[in-house]
Amino acid sequence: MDSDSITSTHQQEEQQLKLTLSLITKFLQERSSKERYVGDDFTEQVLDDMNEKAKESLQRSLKEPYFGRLDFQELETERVAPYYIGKVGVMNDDNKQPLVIDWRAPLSSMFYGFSGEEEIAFYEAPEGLVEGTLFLKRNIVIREQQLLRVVDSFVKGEHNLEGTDEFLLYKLGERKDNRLRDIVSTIQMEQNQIIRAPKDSALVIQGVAGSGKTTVALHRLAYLLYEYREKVRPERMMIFAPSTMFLDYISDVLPELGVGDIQQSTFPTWVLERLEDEVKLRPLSERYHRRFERQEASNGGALEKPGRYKGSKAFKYLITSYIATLEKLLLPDKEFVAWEGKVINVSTLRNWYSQEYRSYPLAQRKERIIARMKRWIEGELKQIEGIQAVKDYKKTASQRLRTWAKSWNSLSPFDIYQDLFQSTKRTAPELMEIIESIPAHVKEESLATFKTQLIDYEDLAPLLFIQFKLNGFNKEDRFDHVVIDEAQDFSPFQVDLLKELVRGGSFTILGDLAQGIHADQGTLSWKEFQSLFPQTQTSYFELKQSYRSTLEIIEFANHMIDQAQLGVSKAVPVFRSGEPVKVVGLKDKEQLEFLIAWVALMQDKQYQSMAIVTRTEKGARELQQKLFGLNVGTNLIDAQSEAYSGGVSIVPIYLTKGLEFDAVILLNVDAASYPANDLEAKLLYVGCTRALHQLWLTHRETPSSILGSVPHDRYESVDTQRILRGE
Ligand SMILES: Nc1ncnc2c1ncn2[C@@H]1O[C@H](COP(=O)(O)OP(=O)(O)OP(=O)(O)O)[C@@H](O)[C@H]1O
Repeated sequence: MDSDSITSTHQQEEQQLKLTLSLITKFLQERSSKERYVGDDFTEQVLDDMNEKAKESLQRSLKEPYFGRLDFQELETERVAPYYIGKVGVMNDDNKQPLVIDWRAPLSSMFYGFSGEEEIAFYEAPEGLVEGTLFLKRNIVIREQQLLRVVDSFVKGEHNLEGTDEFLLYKLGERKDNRLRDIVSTIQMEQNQIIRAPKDSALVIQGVAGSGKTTVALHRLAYLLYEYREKVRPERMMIFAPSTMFLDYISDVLPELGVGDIQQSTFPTWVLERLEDEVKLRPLSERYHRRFERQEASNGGALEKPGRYKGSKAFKYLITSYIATLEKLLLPDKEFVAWEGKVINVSTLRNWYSQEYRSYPLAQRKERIIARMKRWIEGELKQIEGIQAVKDYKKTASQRLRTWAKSWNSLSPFDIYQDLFQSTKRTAPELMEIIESIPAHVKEESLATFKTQLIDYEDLAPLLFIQFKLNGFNKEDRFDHVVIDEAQDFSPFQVDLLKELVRGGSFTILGDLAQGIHADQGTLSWKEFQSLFPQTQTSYFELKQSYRSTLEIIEFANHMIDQAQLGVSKAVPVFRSGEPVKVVGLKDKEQLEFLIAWVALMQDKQYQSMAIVTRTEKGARELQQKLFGLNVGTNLIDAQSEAYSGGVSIVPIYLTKGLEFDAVILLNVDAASYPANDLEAKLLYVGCTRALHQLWLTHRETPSSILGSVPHDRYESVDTQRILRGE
């Protein structure tokens, strides 16, 4: 395009924007001038509600009404019509035609799915396939009602337009504050496929670091709510995320997409709520300390840990058969004698238990039987004469009923769970057989933990499973859709348990095996999850392109996991080149001065979010104190953190997962802190891939051999003194 046509395109779009804004303002005024309805008429109430929602949408679209334009001519029609695409659809109240089309609408799918190579463009409308010719695909940047940029990514008849890439790079080059943002204007084709995949299937997505997994999952929720508005409700959708702080970090995206009320939790919080605080979970910081900071943590052996056994589907089967056996033994083999001559015999009780109340979960079955026995006693008492006699018989019967009820085994999930790991003289031989098949080391470690009145993360799913077996599900535990983020840390047991609660097996399960730093609990292969669903109801996607980091950072980070056998593709960077990765030899005594200079240097470059990454939480805490003493304010991220505030964060490496920062510095990447093994390699990979624009690593005398394996042309060695001098 020559400069004249660029100017005229810009002017045309400016005029269009002016027109759109004036229309939206007019519609908003008209709707706002309507009095709110306060009466009892249902139809009027619905109309009022619709008016309020329309006002809300108009208000939202006023700032940035659209971000894209498609010029499309439907087959067998004359007119090439321009369609403007925005985060919110806007109806022209005057002519009842769409003024702006919602990004989730069928027509908008061409904006994301049309590559430019197809002769015929099409989209799937509710009435059927609509085909035609696409003439123009345009990206439009509007901020606070001002037109900033117009980039054409496709113009029919022109070749080699690189507008899509140019626009994506422009978006990726932006500085990040403390929140994840929506990507509606630059959703890529492979991401679009996931977002718009049909509802009733379990999508399993392996995506490299920075491929947009979290972002895509959130957009998918917004899409499902739009496309299946009759079938799904936001409050019946759930996002499981790795931490409360991560939920805070992503908390702006759904409101930006106009979606509210979706449930969000971590798996432990959600389970503990359901167990009504019957048990106490080992504190996260202790768990992380054991896993990532004690020397033995790095020495392998993760695969033999109880967590892997307890997360397996085999363990779920074992519990199922334990409970089924328990069910047969649970009813006391005793008749009930209310008083002399008044007896409910064993066969009647057995009939109630195994036939009439068979469909009730165990604990409810017990309650029903006892309630029925009470009613029976009341009935029998009616045959007794004399007030005192009735009182005496009643007292005797109640006492005997209490004793009879006590002879049931405990129906507390935790009691049953503990019994699973130990047999006593009283344990029935049928149960003993099941208990014996559990590996001895699992029993030993579990009992040692339970002795301290705690449970571990891997005990959560089994405990909740037992709870469900005993008490059934509550209505509010049913979901229309569940998202599991960082799913590589989930076990097959966890997913299989959730499956029972999710209508139509509708899941979005996403993660990255290369970031699987919880090897003692998570999955090692996505097939483990897929095999939980019927073949026709699950699909697998791979996202290989990484959008977060520069080319240099991704190429460097990929070397970290060179040695690990992960069976997944490496990240492919978008061609966004930045500064080389920097490696700095740094003595302990220089560290504070260096970090102060580094922060100043990054601030000079206008970076908004920075992370100083330590190997341990203790290291992070001590460093924060020292910097504080030198008047350098930083935010500590530890296992308890609930909010992410941006700025300069100090964070142990294993807690950086899921987050991103403009600039990252990993401290002390030397042999002592990061010995050569898969866990350390994955930790370094996670740490490196958090950086958008700048990645720095420091080491003391001997760098970690994981770092040593990176070819020298992949990074720049930095002279410490230069940075200290502020150069
Ligand atoms: N299509 C896109 N357009 C613009 N930015 C994108 C796109 N896809 C992803 N991004 C950006 O890339 C970054 C990484 O996204 P996100 O955190 O969702 O990735 P992820 O795969 O969950 O990462 P990780 O596994 O490393 O935590 C975010 O800043 C996101 O906005």
